[in-house]
Amino acid sequence: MTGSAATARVPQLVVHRDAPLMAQAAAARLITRVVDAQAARGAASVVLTGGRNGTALLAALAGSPARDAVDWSRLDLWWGDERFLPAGDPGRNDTQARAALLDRVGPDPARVHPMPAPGGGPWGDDADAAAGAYAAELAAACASEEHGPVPTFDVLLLGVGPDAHVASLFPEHPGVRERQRTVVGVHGSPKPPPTRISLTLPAVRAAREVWLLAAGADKAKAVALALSGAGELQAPAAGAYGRRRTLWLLDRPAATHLPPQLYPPATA
Ligand SMILES: O=C1O[C@H](COP(=O)(O)O)[C@@H](O)[C@H](O)[C@H]1O
Repeated sequence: MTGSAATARVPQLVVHRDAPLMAQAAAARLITRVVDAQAARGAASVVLTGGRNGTALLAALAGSPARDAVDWSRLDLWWGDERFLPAGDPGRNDTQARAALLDRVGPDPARVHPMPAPGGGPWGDDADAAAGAYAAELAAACASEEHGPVPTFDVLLLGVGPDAHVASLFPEHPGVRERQRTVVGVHGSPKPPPTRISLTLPAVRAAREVWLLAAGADKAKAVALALSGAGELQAPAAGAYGRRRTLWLLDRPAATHLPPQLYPPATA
């Protein structure tokens, strides 16, 4: 591993006063990052997450006057995981993202890549086959200069669950052990619904920047566990890092169990 790759794995922490401020600040940060990527490379790519914090970020972005700085027609949107529910189901992560943001900013539909829904293609109701179809879509989107099998996403967002899960990779579940495939079907998820689709940790680690979001006292133990040296089987969030940067965006309640040496001294 190169020195810069090792540095990128070291988590950077930002602790905000509360969850609403965290969502606003993360939205502002994401706008800047996307605008910079579009200026540098012509287009940007972001992987969205479901969950409370990810959806709050998207709602804050939709309400930001700076949202029009983004060229929404030059943004590729992917998902880190999905609940394997019918298209349009309110429990799906993409349905929630559309309601919070996408329906208000009009991205290029050809650049919006929702994960498959049951009955929506040749995979039928088979979540494993649907995961394979999404892996193929990701591979097809890799630019020639990339090594694949997934694009080098500019920013990959992950909500951290109270059990330290990220995407739909749950502690000690088969998905978190996957090293070959980029997308897996998840069966028997401890959090409903039981059937899901998820990027794997190797796919997550292809991103330039991985941002982990955790707000609320119910996340405090998970945050402390993941940032205190736990293994990724026990705390999948510990295995989520980017090629260039790994950023943890927290609110104060979520940071309360952090060891003092990790808690940044000057936070707002
Ligand atoms: O089910 C899921 O949960 C996690 C975390 O959600 P939260 O509401 O506890 O913040 C989320 O990141 C994931 O995308 C989603 O499918």
